Amino acid sequence: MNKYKPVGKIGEGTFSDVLKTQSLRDGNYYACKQMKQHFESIEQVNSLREIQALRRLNPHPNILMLHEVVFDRKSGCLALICELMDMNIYELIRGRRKPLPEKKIMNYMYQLCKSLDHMHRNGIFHRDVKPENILIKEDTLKLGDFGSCRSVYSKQPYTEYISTRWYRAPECLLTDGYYSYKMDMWSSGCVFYEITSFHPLFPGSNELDQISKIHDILGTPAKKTLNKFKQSRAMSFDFPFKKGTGLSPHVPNISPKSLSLMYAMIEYDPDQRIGAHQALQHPYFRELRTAEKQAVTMHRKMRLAENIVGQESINLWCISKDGNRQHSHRKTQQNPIRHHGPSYAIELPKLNVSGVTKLTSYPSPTFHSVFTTPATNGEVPVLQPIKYIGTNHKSEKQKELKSSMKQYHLPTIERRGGGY
Ligand SMILES: Nc1ncnc2c1ncn2[C@@H]1O[C@H](COP(=O)(O)OP(=O)(O)OP(=O)(O)O)[C@@H](O)[C@H]1O
Repeated sequence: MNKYKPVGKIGEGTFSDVLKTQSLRDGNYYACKQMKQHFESIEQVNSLREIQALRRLNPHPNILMLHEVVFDRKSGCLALICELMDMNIYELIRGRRKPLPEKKIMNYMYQLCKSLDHMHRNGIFHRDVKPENILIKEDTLKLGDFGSCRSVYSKQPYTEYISTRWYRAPECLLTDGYYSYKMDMWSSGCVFYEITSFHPLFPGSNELDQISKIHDILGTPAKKTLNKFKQSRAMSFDFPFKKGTGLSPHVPNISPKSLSLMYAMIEYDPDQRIGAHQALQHPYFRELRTAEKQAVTMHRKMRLAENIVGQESINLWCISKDGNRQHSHRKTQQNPIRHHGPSYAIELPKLNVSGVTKLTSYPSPTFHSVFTTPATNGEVPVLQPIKYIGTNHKSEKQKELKSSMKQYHLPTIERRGGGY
C-alpha cells in the first residue's frame, strides 16, 4: 500500500471503507476499497466473491474496473484498487429538485441493462443492485460492489440474507431462497423509477410492509403466481385482494415507452419479467441502439481507412528503402485488403478491443441460451499477483445486515447446477 497515497475518504459500506488514493507509480487517482475483514492467506483472498466476479467481468465499459488487489500478509489487510468514479446514483439524485433530462435517464438505464446483460451472460447475478452500488463518471455508468453476487448455476435455496429491502424482488420476499438473476431486473426497475421521480418506489419499513408497498402499486398478483411462490415456502401466506394504483399517477410525466419498460422490469412474476438482453431491445432504447450502430459503422470505416493508409505507407517505405518491389509485393500479398478491398472478417477482431463492440460481437443469444449453455467468455481470468494492503457516508436509507463473511468460491462458468 506504500505505492498508494491516501487522499481522502469517499465512501463507506458495511464491509469496507472506500478511499481516494493516488498511485505513486503512475500519478493517477484510484478508489481504494479497504476491507474491514482481515484475511489469513492469499487463498482466502482469492476465494473472495467480489474479486472473482470482478476478474471474470472485467473489462467491460459498464462494470467497475479492478486495477489491483493489494494484500498485506502480516496485518491481514486487503484492499481492492479500482477505477475512481465521480459518485453513485443516490448521490446524483439526493436533494435534487429538477428532474434529470429524459435522455440522461435513458442513457443511464441503457448502460445499467448492459452491465446486467454482461453479468448474467457470464453466469453471475449481483443480488444488491441499488442506487448506492451504481457508480457514474460524467455520462458513464458502472455497476460496482459485487460482494453479494452469486453464480446463476449455484444450487437453490440461497440461505443468506441478501439485497437491500427496498429493492428486493417479490420472489426474494416470498420464497425461502428460490430466486435467480431476474431479481436484478426488479431492483433495476426500482432504480429506474427512483432516478425518474427521486423517490424510492417501494420504501418498506419491514418485510411485511415491503410486500404491502408493492401491492399498493402493482396490486396483489394472480393466484397462479402466488401459488408458485407458496411451493417454495414452508410458511403459508395469503393476501386480501388489492387493486393497486399503478405507476402512472406517481410518474405522470414520463413517456409511454419508458413506462412500458419500467412495468416490464417490475413484473411480479420473475418468469414473466423482462431479462436484460430483452430490455436492451425494448423500443424505449431504439434511439440509442441506432446511434450505437452508426458509431460502430463509423469506427469500422475509420479503421479500414487507417489500415489502407498504413499499408500504403509501409509499401512506400519499403520501396524507397530497398528500391525493391519484391518486398513490397510480398507485403501486399500478405494483406488482401490492398487488392480485394474491405473485409469485415478482417476488421472485426480489431473492433473487439473495445468493450462496447465486444458486446455486440456476441452470438445473438436467445434468452434461454444464456443460462443453458456455458458463458461465452471462456475461462476465469488468471489472478494477477497480489500486491499489498490497503467517507461518502453510506446513505441513511434503510439497510439490513447482509451475511458478514462474503467469501465463497464462485463456481466456474462451465459448472451448472452445482455450487455452494
Ligand atoms: N470506485 C469507486 N469510485 C468512487 N466511489 C466509490 C467507488 N467504489 C465505491 N465507492 C463509494 O463507496 C461506497 C461503498 O462502496 P461499496 O458499496 O463497494 O462498499 P461495501 O462495503 O461493499 O458496501 P455494502 O454495504 O453495500 O456492501 C459506494 O456506495 C460508493 O459511494
